[in-house]
Amino acid sequence: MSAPFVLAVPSKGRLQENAEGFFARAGLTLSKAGGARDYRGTIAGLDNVEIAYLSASEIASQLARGMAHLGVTGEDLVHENIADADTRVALIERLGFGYADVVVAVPQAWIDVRTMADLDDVTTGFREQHHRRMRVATKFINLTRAFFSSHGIVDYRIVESTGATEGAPAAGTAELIVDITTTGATLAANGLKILDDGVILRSQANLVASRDAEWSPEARETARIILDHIAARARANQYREVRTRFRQCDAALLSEAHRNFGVEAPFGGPTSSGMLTLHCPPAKLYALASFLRDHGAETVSVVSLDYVFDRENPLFAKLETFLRR
Ligand SMILES: Nc1ncnc2c1ncn2[C@@H]1O[C@H](COP(=O)(O)OP(=O)(O)OP(=O)(O)O)[C@@H](O)[C@H]1O
Ligand SMILES: O=P(O)(O)OC[C@H]1O[C@H](OP(=O)(O)OP(=O)(O)O)[C@H](O)[C@@H]1O
Ligand SMILES: [Mg+2]
Repeated sequence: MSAPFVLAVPSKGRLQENAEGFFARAGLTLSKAGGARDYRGTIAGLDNVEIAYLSASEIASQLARGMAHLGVTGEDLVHENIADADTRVALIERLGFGYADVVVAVPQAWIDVRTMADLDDVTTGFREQHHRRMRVATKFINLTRAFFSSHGIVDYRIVESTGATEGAPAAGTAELIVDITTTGATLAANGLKILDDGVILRSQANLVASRDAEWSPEARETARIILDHIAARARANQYREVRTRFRQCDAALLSEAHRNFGVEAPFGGPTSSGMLTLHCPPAKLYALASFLRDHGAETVSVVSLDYVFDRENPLFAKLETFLRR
């Protein structure tokens, strides 16, 4: 038997629950053979797939080393943990959860420090006055170095912090921090503020592919099937299905609906009896229903879609392009 296809899925932390829900909605049923404490799992119907349950940061490292083919992890961890991320891994799809910003935050009491340029000034002043460099507490060492250097800041030193980073300034172990924030509650509770141009990265969970995994023909076929499920679900989420009987509908009206509401006619214009099926972005449904009735439709019904399988699979196409580069 050929080596298994490895799909890495967060086993704990912020991304775990959402990742499970994401695969379930795509029609991929993940199960842990040995119960909740098992760190290996399977996907129903896909025999050669092994699920590796890992922490989000471990997933980034495994993808970098080619030990998983596909994985779910945060963009922040991809950029922090993978040198040369753009060539080692491909971000195949943003997943719409796990939103978090990596930010530079300083004590609110520093009223004159609002921007990275201000920070540059105070770090230099601090070094001259105290004969030591300002300390930045963070676990995002690589992101911090790159961002500070892009702002020409050199008079600082990193103090590695693996937890409760926001507490470092009050505890006196650092002057400022670089950390992740979603609601801002933890920063506020610790009397810290984000610099105006201090957002290093806006991150969310991504489906990530590894270049160095063993991409055998079987592995590619497995990826195609997994990505087909995910693409069908993603496409279904973007639209609602609108049905009406509407004999007078012609190409001009359809293209007006397309221009005004982003409507697609996946099965072409009306049938001989006038039945018409459209896909419409959720936000434009009422406008479309009004438009159709104004032009002669009597009744317009709307339903949610579970999957829309297209011949084209944009996610697999992205993977293939990346592996060819
Ligand atoms: N409010 C948030 N705080 C921290 N991370 C978040 C938040 N929202 C989303 N995330 C995402 O979740 C990722 C993993 O976060 P989390 O700290 O929950 O994982 P973990 O299981 O503790 O991993 P590790 O043990 O490697 O730290 C983050 O890197 C980020 O991409
Ligand atoms: O902006 P907020 O919404 O307040 O969220 C930010 C906080 O959440 C994360 O910690 P988490 O709770 O994941 O704990 P951890 O540090 O143990 O991972 C992160 O490290 C911040 O401390
Ligand atoms: Mg954590």
